[in-house]
Amino acid sequence: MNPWIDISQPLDNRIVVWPGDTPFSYKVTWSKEESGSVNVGQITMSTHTGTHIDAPFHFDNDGKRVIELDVNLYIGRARVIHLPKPSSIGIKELSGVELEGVTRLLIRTDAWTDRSVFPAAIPEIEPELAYYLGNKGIQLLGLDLPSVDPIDSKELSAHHELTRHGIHILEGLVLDHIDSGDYELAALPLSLVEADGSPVRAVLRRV
Ligand SMILES: Nc1ccccc1C(=O)C[C@H](N)C(=O)O
Ligand SMILES: [Zn+2]
Ligand SMILES: [Zn+2]
Repeated sequence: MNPWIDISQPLDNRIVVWPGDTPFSYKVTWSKEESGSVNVGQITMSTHTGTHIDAPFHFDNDGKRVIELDVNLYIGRARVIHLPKPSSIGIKELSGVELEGVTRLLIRTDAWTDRSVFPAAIPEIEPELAYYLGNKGIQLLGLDLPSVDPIDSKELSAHHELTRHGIHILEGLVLDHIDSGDYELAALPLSLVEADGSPVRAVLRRV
């Protein structure tokens, strides 16, 4: 059996977050010396930190919360494709890609080269792609980018269009070391009842 490969960003106090969003922090709030038995920590973070999923409530007040999302979306067969540094990702870029039978698609763009700084600009997902991918049966789209829309977008057209076509969003993957091909994916969100997003531990194993 092939080993599982980690494709998640490490969560430490240096991780970069969306400009203006809550910085990540982990600290021991009750040390072994104080408690007499254990170290107990506390995490403060935005739900959109590092490798994470978006729930529709993130961009739609009436949209689903994390706990309402089907866990089956986030575990199972996935295809990884490599589209090196595209200026945008649309139907044209995916026209040569075989998607027969694929429900989870991960796109490696290599466009966020230095993860120690938040990118000023990223390739955008053209909203028309949502119809195309939805039609092919894609239910989960993952990217090695912090968003599926341009950083300065207020409309979040790709987020809305993907959701409208039944495609769920996985952002902030680390795919630098992953070849194109077919894998098993596990990237489960936490069972957050009210949340608009959730960090995930994303892993792949070659099939
Ligand atoms: N954290 C934020 C704070 C302010 C404005 C946007 C964001 C986002 O996270 C948007 C991004 N498209 C996302 O879904 O992860
Ligand atoms: Zn997000
Ligand atoms: Zn997003």
